[in-house]
Amino acid sequence: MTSNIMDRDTVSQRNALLADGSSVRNIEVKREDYLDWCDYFMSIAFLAAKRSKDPCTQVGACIVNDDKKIVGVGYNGMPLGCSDDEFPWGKKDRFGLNNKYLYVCHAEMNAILNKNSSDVRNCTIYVALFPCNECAKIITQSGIKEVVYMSDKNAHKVETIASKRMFDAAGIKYRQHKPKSKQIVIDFDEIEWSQERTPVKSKKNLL
Ligand SMILES: Nc1ccn([C@H]2C[C@H](O)[C@@H](COP(=O)(O)O)O2)c(=O)n1
Repeated sequence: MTSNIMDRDTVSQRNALLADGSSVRNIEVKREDYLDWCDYFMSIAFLAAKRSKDPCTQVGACIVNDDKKIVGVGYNGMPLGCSDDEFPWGKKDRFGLNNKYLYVCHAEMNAILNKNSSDVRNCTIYVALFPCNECAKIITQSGIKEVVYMSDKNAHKVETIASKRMFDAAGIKYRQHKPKSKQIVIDFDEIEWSQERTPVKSKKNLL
């Protein structure tokens, strides 16, 4: 019996693995290897981080509204007009003026200030590192309702504990993002690939 409705066998034959390790995609059915929304927004945050000149830690943030529209992106960097060739990137001068911490604008702050909407009320911010207390204040004041973070490596620091205290008091939810895969590879050659065939080298790729 023929039918237009996809049966289970068809669905299970979306991808066929070939002997050489490459795979063939069934281009008659919906793709399954696409980014879900959370991975997508977190990836945007990580991509933005790549713009940071910080020699130690590149952080990115992406703000998303209820319609899943991106309304702000930012990364850690020197303030406007403060040349990142002239201002210090080191942190050894703990009590002096030559310390990046005195100058660097954090990713979250930049994402909020870069907003392309009138405000970021009820938005979600995706950020690579849990926000410090200074950014937590700005996030709270801006009306953001949720923080999705990747790493909480500074959880033991007073700044992070203070952030969580403020978020808890203000009813701002926070949760750690668990990506579907450990890596996302952007391959600029991919657009040249044939429609069905995924080359062997892409076995490493997670998308
Ligand atoms: N949530 C965060 C945490 C940190 N940053 C920035 C601030 C610095 O540029 C850098 C941290 O430097 P490190 O102490 O690792 O040398 O990351 C941020 O933008 N957002």
